[in-house]
Amino acid sequence: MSETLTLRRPDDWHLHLRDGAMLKAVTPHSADYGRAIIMPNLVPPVVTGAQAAAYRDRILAALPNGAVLDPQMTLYLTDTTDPADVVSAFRSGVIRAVKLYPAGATTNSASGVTDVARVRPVLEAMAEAGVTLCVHGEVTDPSIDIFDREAVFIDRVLAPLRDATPGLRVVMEHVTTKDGVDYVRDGGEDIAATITTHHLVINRNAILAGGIRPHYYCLPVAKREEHRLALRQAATSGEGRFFLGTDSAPHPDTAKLQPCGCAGCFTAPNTMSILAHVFEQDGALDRLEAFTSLNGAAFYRLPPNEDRITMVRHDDPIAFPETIDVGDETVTIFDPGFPLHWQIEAP
Ligand SMILES: NC(=O)N[C@@H](CC(=O)O)C(=O)O
Ligand SMILES: [Zn+2]
Ligand SMILES: [Zn+2]
Repeated sequence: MSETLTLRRPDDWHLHLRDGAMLKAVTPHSADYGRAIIMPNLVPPVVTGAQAAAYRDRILAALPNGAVLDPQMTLYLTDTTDPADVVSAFRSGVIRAVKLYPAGATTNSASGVTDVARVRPVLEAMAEAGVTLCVHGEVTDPSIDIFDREAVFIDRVLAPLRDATPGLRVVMEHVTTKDGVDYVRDGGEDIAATITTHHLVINRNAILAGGIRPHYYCLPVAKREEHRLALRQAATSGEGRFFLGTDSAPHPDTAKLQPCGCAGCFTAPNTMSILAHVFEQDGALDRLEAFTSLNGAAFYRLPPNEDRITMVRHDDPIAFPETIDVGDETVTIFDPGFPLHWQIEAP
């Protein structure tokens, strides 16, 4: 008999679904999650409550019949965000969180915050109303080495921001360093971190293994092996401050395979299979549920999903396609570099 694992339905606390044809193609791959925090970095970005509500309707329309996904919307913080709009969108249930992108830090972040001082009134209103701030934690100073930008962000931006705004709840998105893990672990009740699928699997060498591997390029860029191991330890520890945010970030292959290719790994289709493998390897299958289905909900002060999924371990590796089609384009699915045996059992 095959081994099985039953766990509460997972949530994805950091997901890019894009818009238009891409939205239609990728959304079904996240349809079996209970909830997902939907990133607002569209072009143009989702900056008002009304835009978030309209985007949520487009997502719901892209879900297949029988899907359970309940999209949790976010607003893209800009220098001119209106605190009253944020609070009213939160209180009316339109949004779950607000996303801070330092201007220029990552894909579609040109309208991001240029100086935290400019958004101080919004942050204060958020702390007061209990709205979570999700943060892309990298400085954009070109003189800081790209591999140090997360650690420097903590010192220069995140710690002062939190000191100046007591009570603000913050999620350090896609944490990639031991420095980030340590900061979150010691940071008190109001901070947590998402960890992606791919950062548990690759270190920075994977991007340059025998040649340049654009599909392993994402931001924050993968770091040294010691950092990957710190992330593995945090994710598999069961500690409540760490939870799954896939950061599944689809781009057409034509945009990835360029002299200046864009950042992002598309992990929605095979994340649960990869995570089961990773947790099994680390002897932590009994803590997978905490990472995927309990800790994030608890941080967001939501009940965990009531229903369950079952994963089955097949003796023979299961096959995933290399790509999915999006109109005339393809999007490459993240290749973990090892065979996958765990699969979500069809309901
Ligand atoms: N992670 C990435 O490499 N890319 C994300 C943006 C982000 O989450 O920083 C994207 O939108 O493509
Ligand atoms: Zn980001
Ligand atoms: Zn992201």
